[in-house]
Amino acid sequence: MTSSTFQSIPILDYSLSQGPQKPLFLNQLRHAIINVGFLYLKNHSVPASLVEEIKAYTPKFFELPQATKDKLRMANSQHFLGYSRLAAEITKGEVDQREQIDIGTEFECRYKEGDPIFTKLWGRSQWPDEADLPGFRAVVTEYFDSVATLSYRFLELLSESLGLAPDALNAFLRDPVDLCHRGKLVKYPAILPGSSDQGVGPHFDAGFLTFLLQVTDQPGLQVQNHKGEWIAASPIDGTFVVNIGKGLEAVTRNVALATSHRVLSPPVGSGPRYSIPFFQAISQHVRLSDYHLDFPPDVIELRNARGDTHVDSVNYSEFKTDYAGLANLIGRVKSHPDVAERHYPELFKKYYPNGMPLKASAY
Ligand SMILES: O=C(O)CCC(=O)C(=O)O
Ligand SMILES: [Fe+2]
Repeated sequence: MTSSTFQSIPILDYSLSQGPQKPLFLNQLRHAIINVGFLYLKNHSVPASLVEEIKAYTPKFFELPQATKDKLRMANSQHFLGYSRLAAEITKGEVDQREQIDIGTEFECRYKEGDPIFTKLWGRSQWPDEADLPGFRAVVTEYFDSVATLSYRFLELLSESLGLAPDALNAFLRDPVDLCHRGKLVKYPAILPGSSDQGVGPHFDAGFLTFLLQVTDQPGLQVQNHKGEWIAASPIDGTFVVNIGKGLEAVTRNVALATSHRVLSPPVGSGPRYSIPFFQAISQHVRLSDYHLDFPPDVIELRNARGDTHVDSVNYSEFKTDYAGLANLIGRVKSHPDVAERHYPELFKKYYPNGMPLKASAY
């Protein structure tokens, strides 16, 4: 079968989903979910003032003294939450030229001896002292909570667009005590002469839905179409870029498409690019293979008409058989070997049998 592919990322107007034009919105959403795996969302429910506030804090966080940021280093945290210096992270075996702080939504870790190891993954975030960056914690918390609320509503629209009941996917996020979403503030500095341009290498996101706020107007985010070509997803003011993660792809038996993407660093001599992704998680104790969603025949036909995709990315095949929590943890181990070595030595040995990769030793 010849597969069609996309050359641009569709723009959806969230306000249509609230009124008489909802059927049009659902049609556009269905196309984006099945054929692209990415979309821009405008007129969404997160207040513009809150977006402006978190945008303003983003460079301020990275301007903190290096020692202040290092106090929050991710290696302190068995939850993989905290600060990563430039070039501390690996994607597809190569070092990413980005600096970031990973922050989870409010969560108390209940792991105890004998529990599955993945239940250690979620817990409290590390925050800068209030005096170092007054108001940061409150704004970031409010922002991620607001995006989480939008993400729940959006998941219901997505279900409807695929011919399911609006609450058909809620079971995967059913238990608030088993759910910690993750977001991060990211800085991509301009390429240093002679250095790599890998802001973040080609990858899939792990969970259900990602909502990305592009803080600055530098291009750099690219999405891989079914032929393997890289399509720009440059910033559009007032929008989120929304994309599908491997968890949602697995549970929908490939109806919803997780699409590979990457970020190229800003060109030599330009300013940094900042972004804020929010990753909607799935309950850790869900095993996706335990569920079977019944899609109407027209949706299955659309999926089949899409044909094969040829992309270049690491994957999350563990979702097919294991608990969602384990698939998630393995993804984190692969990305942050220094954290894994300290807190998950067995998994570290499994995924890094030759020890710490030299390239990741910067931190
Ligand atoms: O910074 C971006 O634009 C994308 C980041 C991303 O894809 C990720 O962190 O998963
Ligand atoms: Fe991503």
